[in-house]
Amino acid sequence: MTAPILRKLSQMRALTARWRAADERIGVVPTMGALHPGHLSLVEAAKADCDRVVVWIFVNPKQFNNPEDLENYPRTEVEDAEKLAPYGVDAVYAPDVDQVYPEGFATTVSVAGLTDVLCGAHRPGHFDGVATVVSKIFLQTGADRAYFGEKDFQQLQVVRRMAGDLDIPIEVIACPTVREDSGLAMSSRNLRLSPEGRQQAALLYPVLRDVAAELADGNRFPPLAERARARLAEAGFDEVEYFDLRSEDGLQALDHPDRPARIFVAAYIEGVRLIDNLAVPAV
Ligand SMILES: Nc1ncnc2c1ncn2[C@@H]1O[C@H](COP(=O)(O)OP(=O)(O)OP(=O)(O)O)[C@@H](O)[C@H]1O
Ligand SMILES: CC(C)(CO)[C@@H](O)C(=O)[O-]
Ligand code: BAL
Repeated sequence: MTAPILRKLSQMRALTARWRAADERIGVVPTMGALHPGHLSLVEAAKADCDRVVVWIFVNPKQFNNPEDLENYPRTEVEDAEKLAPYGVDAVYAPDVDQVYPEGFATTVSVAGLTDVLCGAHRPGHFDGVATVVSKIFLQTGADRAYFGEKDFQQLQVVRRMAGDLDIPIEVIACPTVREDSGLAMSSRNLRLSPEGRQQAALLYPVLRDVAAELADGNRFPPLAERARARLAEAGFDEVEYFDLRSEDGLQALDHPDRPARIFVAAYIEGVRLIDNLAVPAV
């Protein structure tokens, strides 16, 4: 059965109040739509441990630093509702813009430090837009748990910090990255790649894995990163924006994984910006 699509905050609040009165646990899955199996894995995780599940769909204008990216972002609401039907979610909340940003809206939520690096350094204002809208998602839905993908690992850390700092009583749950058979991390932006571009893009994951294996053998990161960048350029990537080794906790730059760490990459192919990351155990 397709879940009702709510457009108004008052509708969302009425449902939350009813569920709270019945002492039900509420889970929210924040998305910008164009749903794929990566998103659906978050829905499954939410269904497994919550009594009620809300899927949030909103292409948040405040987090796009590039107007072209916002304009080209895929919008597929009818298909999204069909994809969600088998999961039996309790509501799809796809608010009208004025329900999120009413006239005169003047507040920005900004997380310092964690947002200075990686995507934060290359997408000015992006994480302010994310932190602002996610604080609204948490407060509007009143959820007990929120589900985020590790594909956007920095976002996950930023959102955790924001919820903790603002005493929002919600548990942020991390879910593993879902990949195509080729290893390519599923992403709504993959829809903008040609079949050849998609094939080329699939190199990101083996490159991450190879570098992780070399780190496990005790090699230092900087020369490995240089070779990885060259491999990606040769394979047809237009630009490698960053290729970094950073601690999982605090996202500090590392030369070798002396604590739990991740390799992070952002690269452009056919003008589409893709990101990925891979955990590397401490050695
Ligand atoms: N492949 C994936 N595996 C697991 N979670 C994912 C995956 N792709 C996206 N998510 C998660 O889904 C949530 C919504 O993400 P979003 O709507 O931005 O989708 P996206 O595919 O990441 O799109 P984009 O092209 O904007 O990166 C985020 O928590 C994100 O981390
Ligand atoms: C968390 C989010 C839905 C906020 O708009 C977005 O950044 C995303 O889709 O990852
Ligand atoms: N998946 C994170 C949302 C964005 O790229 O804007």
